[in-house]
Amino acid sequence: MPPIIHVQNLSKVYPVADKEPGLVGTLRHFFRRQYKLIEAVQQVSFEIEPGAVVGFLGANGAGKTTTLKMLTGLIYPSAGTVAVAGFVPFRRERDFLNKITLVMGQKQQLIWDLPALDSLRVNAAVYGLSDAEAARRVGELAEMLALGDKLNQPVRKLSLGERMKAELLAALLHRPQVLFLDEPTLGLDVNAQTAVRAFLKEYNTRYGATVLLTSHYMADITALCERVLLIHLGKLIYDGSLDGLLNRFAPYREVRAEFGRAYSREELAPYGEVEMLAECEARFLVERDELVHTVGRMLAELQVVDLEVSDPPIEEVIGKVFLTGSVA
Ligand SMILES: Nc1ncnc2c1ncn2[C@@H]1O[C@H](COP(=O)(O)OP(=O)(O)OP(=O)(O)O)[C@@H](O)[C@H]1O
Repeated sequence: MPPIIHVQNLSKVYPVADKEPGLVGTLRHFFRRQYKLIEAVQQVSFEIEPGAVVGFLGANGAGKTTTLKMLTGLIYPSAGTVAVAGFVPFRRERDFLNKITLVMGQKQQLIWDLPALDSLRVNAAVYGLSDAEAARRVGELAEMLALGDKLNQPVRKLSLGERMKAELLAALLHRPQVLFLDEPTLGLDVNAQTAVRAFLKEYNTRYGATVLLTSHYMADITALCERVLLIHLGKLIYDGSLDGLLNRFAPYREVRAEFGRAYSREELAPYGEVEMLAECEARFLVERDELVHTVGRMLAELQVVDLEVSDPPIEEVIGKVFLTGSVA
């Protein structure tokens, strides 16, 4: 199947005002404006197959949102080409808009004082859905999102998690084929994050939708994405499997253990790199390959009361990539 998203040598340069500090600088800037150019996205190329769920990772300011805006046609590229579902996004053709959606975790489209259902009626009209079809889709999505009767309440009375679910429903009412999601779980509690994740997975399976998603939560990425794109200072520096990224840049896992008695750093050192030790609690970094063996030894040789294994935070993994440099 041909790729549904095709990006080649995509670049975006923003001119930003360049003002010297102080009053003199302000005056000088007032009479003769100077601009410097920020290369927010530089020569980025990738393709995405229909139905794939791809994670888009990068530190703050790396260029993720700028790329998503170019893919959805909100801004023009400075150079390069983009095609999404066979369309050139910045032409914003009706048929293109019917095929895509953009959800930004920190922006909302639902009207605050009205029940979500009223806003959904407007969306249905914009996309030319009949009342019966709109009602069917709202019912189906509300069930998938376990929204119950929440759509009848003014949006301001909903919890953050419920609001995000209602936002997703609104963004998906026209049944887009390509979903661009910018931090869809931002600020949600763990339960709501899990629910949104499960929903996205279900939506992807049920409709074969393609998803490109940014998130700072590692759990979103591990639950949903087999492939990740990593962008750093505007450049794409990794495109491959999540496992590949983690094995390469985080070949260790974090083990948190609580003990029945206090151990010294020296006593714990043979089990891994001790990151933190406080009274009867410790955090270790353990090589991935050694994990099962090491945890087995800890349980056998130490007085373990509680034990938890987790992946290191994604920011840490990405941070390591930056230190290591380009890996394309
Ligand atoms: N409208 C704009 N005008 C000027 N510079 C901008 C504009 N939008 C973004 N930038 C700059 O472009 C760079 C990339 O920003 P972008 O928002 O794409 O990053 P991001 O990866 O989405 O970051 P975050 O995770 O913080 O949302 C940053 O240096 C940012 O300051």
